[in-house]
Amino acid sequence: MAARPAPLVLPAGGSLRGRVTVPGDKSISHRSLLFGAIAEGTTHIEGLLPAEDPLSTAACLRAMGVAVSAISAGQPVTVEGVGLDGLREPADVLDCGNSGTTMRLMLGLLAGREGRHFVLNGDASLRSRPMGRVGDPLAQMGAVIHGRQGGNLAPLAVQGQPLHGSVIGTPVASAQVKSALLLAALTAEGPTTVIEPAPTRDHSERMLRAFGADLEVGGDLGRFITVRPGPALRGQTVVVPGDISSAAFWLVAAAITPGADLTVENVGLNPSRTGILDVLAAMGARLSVLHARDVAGEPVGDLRVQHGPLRAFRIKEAMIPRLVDEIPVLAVAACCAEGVSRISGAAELRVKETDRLAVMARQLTLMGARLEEHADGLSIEGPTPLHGAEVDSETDHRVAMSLAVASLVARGDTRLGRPEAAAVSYPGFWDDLARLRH
Ligand SMILES: O=C(O)C1=C[C@@H](OP(=O)(O)O)[C@@H](O)[C@H](O)C1
Ligand SMILES: C=C(OP(=O)(O)O)C(=O)O
Repeated sequence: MAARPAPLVLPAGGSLRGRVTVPGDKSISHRSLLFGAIAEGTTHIEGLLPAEDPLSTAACLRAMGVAVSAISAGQPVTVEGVGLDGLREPADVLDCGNSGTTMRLMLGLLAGREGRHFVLNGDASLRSRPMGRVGDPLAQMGAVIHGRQGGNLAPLAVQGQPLHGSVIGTPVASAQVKSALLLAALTAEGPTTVIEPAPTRDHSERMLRAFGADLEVGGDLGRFITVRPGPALRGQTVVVPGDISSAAFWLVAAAITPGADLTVENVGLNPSRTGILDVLAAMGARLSVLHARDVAGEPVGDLRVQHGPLRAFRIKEAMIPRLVDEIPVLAVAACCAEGVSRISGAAELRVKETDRLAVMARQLTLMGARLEEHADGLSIEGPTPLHGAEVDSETDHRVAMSLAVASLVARGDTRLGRPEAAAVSYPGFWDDLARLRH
């Protein structure tokens, strides 16, 4: 058996200063590739995230005959659309890697491709994540999807079928489930209405509209979305803003590290994603939004954060969709805040790349954190001095980067196993960390 690579040593001490531009938003990157693929004409994407997850989406699309240009940092990407029904049956399994968004949105995209057969697979983490939340509502539209555990676990086989429109209440507040249904609805017979139990990120709705889909958003906080099939999508120019979920590591790092002063540039500030800013404000963090502007249908701004005293926070279920991926790094922030921070209604974190409640509890405890794990959240006591330890990402990108943030305030060096997981969403993270440390 190959020896595991040596852990990354994260030295204690120092502070953070300067400016950083985080890579493109992962959610918007996936969607720009997918919608570009089924549009007519060419889609030009600026700022696409050149990380493992969007690369998985691009590879799946190429395997179905879509020409996607090479993806590398700083280079615009073009997608030659094949039209709403132009995807070819792939000759091999579609590999979704570590990406839940890829697999769930692909299910919606492929379920209605009549007469074509698709098999979707992924890595060990993805093969353990629930897919029935997409497959069950799609079955209501006529989809046929088979897999382990009654179609809940990949590998999944999709036998393309004619789909019919339906009114569907999604079983969980999930933008991935919603987006899969909207994709399926584009080629279904008759209109489809998707009703969410709580509002989730709305990048699909914004982008589908821009591509020319017939889409109506209504109800309290935009929770009802109706798609009428018919109009062809038209290739667009998409400008992808920086990912607030990647910016979150710098925001927390600067808020907790003595002497820190960081500006994160060009961050997407879609209100369905900015829960982390509300929590940092409630903690009393020194945070300001600069140059707020609109870029290609999404709000964008620069964020400046300086170190200062922090208070404990409370996060309840209703807030979770607006900061679902930021909970691991907020758990680190809680260790540095005065009082007991409580996170509840967050059971969704148990079905991410890892069980993020259990993994963060386990790893932060190794660094001296005082916390309790609950079925649906965490209670974390602060301020608690953290100390360096031998920790592990457990293969989860957000855990890797959150532990790196914790190492900044730890006494003594931290040794992090499997740091390479960061490349799933933020390939330049370790270089940016080295550059910003002083
Ligand atoms: O739609 C998306 O792009 C995403 C939605 C969220 O997942 P859920 O839909 O499972 O909440 C989020 O955690 C994930 O990182 C990306
Ligand atoms: C949960 C995440 O992504 P996905 O579901 O696409 O794997 C994430 O990026 O934190």
